[in-house]
Amino acid sequence: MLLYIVVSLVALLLYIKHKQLYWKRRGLYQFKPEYFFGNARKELLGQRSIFLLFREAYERAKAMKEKHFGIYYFWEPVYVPTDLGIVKNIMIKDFQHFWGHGWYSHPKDRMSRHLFALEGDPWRLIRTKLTPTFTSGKMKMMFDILVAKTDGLEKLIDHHISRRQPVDIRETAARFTTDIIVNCAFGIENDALSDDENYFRKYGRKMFRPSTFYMLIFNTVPSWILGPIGFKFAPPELDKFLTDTMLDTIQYRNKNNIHRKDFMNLLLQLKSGENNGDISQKVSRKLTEDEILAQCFGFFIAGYETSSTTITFALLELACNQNVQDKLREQIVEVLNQNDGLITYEATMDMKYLDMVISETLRKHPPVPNLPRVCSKTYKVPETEVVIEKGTKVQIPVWGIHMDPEYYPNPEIFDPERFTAENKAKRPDMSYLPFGEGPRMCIGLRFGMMQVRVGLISLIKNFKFTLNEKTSNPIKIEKVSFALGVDGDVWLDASRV
Ligand code: HEM
Repeated sequence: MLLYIVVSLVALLLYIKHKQLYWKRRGLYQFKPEYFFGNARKELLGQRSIFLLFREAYERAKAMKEKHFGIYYFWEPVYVPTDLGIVKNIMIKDFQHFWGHGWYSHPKDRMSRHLFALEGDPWRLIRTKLTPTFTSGKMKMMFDILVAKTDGLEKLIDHHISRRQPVDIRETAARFTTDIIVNCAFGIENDALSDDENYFRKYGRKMFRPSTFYMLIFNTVPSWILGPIGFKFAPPELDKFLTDTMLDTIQYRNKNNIHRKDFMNLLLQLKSGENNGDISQKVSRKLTEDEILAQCFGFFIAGYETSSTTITFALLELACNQNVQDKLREQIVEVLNQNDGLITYEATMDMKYLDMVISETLRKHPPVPNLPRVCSKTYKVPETEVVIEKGTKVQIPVWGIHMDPEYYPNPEIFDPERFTAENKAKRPDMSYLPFGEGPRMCIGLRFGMMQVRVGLISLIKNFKFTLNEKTSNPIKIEKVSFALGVDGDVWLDASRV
């Protein structure tokens, strides 16, 4: 018996050693893995952000002039390109080899069937159906819902000012985008901005600050194991709450023939097959109720944290760069003055400096710092001998690219001038990827930008922000999360201008 155990143990150790030489055997540079954990011990144990691992690995690989390299999660190989030509091939030209994100999704878990997690034909079908939901015409239609939420946002800041308290800007921005997404995706009037115990805010926090154990399982165990053992992407109580709420909303709208200007309405048209100009014509099959629920949930998780993180980092940078904040305020006021003081869709599109500030924020702090891909068809990397086998995970190191001095000199400096049309044209393709690229690019880009623009306009036109001493400077990065975030609260002092 003892002999059997010893032999099995040795066989296991040799097997792991063999697996951790996978990239070396394929002629790809690999960072020396730690036995068992591979290259991500601290990250898998929740002691450091996985995004920092990729950013630093990119910097080291670039310094060694490696076009690409390999790392390991335990003994699972992950391919990482640094060369922008390879990045472009993976994301656009050879997309048919890399069309999945490799996220957990299983038919037994309805809420895991949202667009970000789907692959293959189910992804293509839903993507084609949803695309017309995000045109600029549809964004204009929802614009007023966003502007209506700025009242609550301003009141909340005034509340802190009147009490001489600093503002936790991260929490404030999250409440603002939660209210918007819940309103547009679920068709529910939500008020996280004035309700400290708001249900959606509570669950949004929970979804985006998962436990280390949840993240470990999510990142390392494949869907075909997780689905059958009853793993759920959304906490069961949230799943039930959302399902009940959405079904009530759908029933109420159908019964009373209510058409609201939101995503829910557009998705219900896809369910009924109702022809609304550009919707429902391209793909003949109608969406099922479960598919609609999953997509609304998907918009919630993909849409609120990414946008609120962008608002948070933008305000943090503006607080640290008062000259940029003043210039931005001047432009916002100037455009609004030409528009009778009103925030309209057209006015927001005229604020060029605002877009430069947002672009620079997304460069320095991309909410999705690595773009995940999984190889769906074995692929030989052009002009190299390296072969990526079907099923291999790939990570595009966006944050590393965005902080690369070859493309962005003095990358730590916050400088919106990098995003003048002239300066943008000087940089190579794929050197700016906050929304991804290719057929899987963020479908909600316009909506996300619209939320960030409206939030920043309403705040900067009314308030001046400075850094409060409670905020750690430089900031620390959150250790366990789905999106790039600050570890702890971000405190700013606000005053009326
Ligand atoms: C500043 C805000 C946002 C940022 C930075 C952002 C970023 C991203 C990124 C990087 C991806 C992956 C792209 C790729 O793999 O190439 C993505 C996908 C996605 N985003 Fe966004 N996003 C934002 C806002 C939104 C909003 C507001 C929504 C919905 C209302 C949304 C819905 C989605 C969906 C559904 C996908 C999956 C697309 C697919 O797999 O086909 N996003 N986003």
